[in-house]
Amino acid sequence: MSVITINHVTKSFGDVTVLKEFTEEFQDGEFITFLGPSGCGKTTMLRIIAGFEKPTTGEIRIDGRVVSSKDVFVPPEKRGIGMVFQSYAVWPHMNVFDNVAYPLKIQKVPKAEIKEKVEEILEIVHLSQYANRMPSQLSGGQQQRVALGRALIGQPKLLLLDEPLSNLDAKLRESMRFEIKEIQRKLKITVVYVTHDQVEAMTMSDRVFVINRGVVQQVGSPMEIYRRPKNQFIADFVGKVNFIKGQVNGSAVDLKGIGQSLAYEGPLTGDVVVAIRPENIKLTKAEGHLHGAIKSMFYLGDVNDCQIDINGTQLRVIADPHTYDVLRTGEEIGLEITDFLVYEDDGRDDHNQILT
Ligand SMILES: Nc1ncnc2c1ncn2[C@@H]1O[C@H](COP(=O)(O)OP(=O)(O)OP(=O)(O)O)[C@@H](O)[C@H]1O
Repeated sequence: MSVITINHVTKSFGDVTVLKEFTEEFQDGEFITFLGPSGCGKTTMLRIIAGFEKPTTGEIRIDGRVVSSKDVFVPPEKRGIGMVFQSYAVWPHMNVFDNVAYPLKIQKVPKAEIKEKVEEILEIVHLSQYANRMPSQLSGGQQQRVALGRALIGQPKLLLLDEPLSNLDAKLRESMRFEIKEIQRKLKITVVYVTHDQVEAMTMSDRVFVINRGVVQQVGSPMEIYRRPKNQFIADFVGKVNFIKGQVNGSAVDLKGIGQSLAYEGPLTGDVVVAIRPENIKLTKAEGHLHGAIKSMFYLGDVNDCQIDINGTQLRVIADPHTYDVLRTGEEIGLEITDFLVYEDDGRDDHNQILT
């Protein structure tokens, strides 16, 4: 079992605080993802859990044992963790078998036992037939599986993964996502995964921690994060979204510049921002709906990705791919908004630009 307890962890480099008051407990066997833009502090948090970095203040426990605090510091190799980084970090002069066996060799585990364990792990990471290959004879995905095998060989209770798929091409990334998830289920280990890729976070995680500027913005299941993002930053960072300025009038919110009101029962009043996911706008030829002109359409195979112009306001709409066959650019089309969220207007128009 492996329960990770993080108590009030703050990390500063000089005057710059890159993590603020991180407090959380990860349960045994959970798949946790830290998701956020470059520089938000997610790698720093992972390195603190691993023991490559000391927190400025706060405490880390693994299975109840303090591994990092004001007075205690347990080095990474004594924390029972496996770790995989973005760069494959496999030894180029060792074949696959020796790369995976390396941690056991330095622990002086008997040869027969090493052989048995390595064979077992190679089976799990689907590399059994590559045991004698050198890393230069492997694809990027295979090399990353060697790194994964080496991280798993010591039977860690906790696996830490820092953007392990970002050097792989799109197709390989997709299949590796399933493989990592499968391995985690099979071995029942706790995983903490760092990524800036929302699809990775959505497909693998039990809980996603959305981090921005060193602060956890929201914690939830992928579905909660996607459907009920707590603020505009999250709505924008996780998935695609149209933001439209609005004003609450009684039990409706008026979309400014668009001439449409939506029924609204929420707590906000006055100026607001309405967030609408592109898949929550339906294109319709029926009468009585909001109208706009099709500015552009992109046929992407599984969807028709459209821009609709309504009196100078552009809305992105993700429509059924078959609509591409029957609609024409420039044509007038009806729009039906099926779901939306309302946020306080914080006066910012650059939510997808927030970096550090
Ligand atoms: N050793 C260090 N000394 C000074 N500043 C650092 C150090 N390590 C990280 N930082 C700073 O801390 C902030 C958070 O870095 P961190 O690597 O945790 O971000 P990240 O979210 O993982 O980003 P990325 O995805 O780009 O790796 C950044 O502004 C970074 O420049």
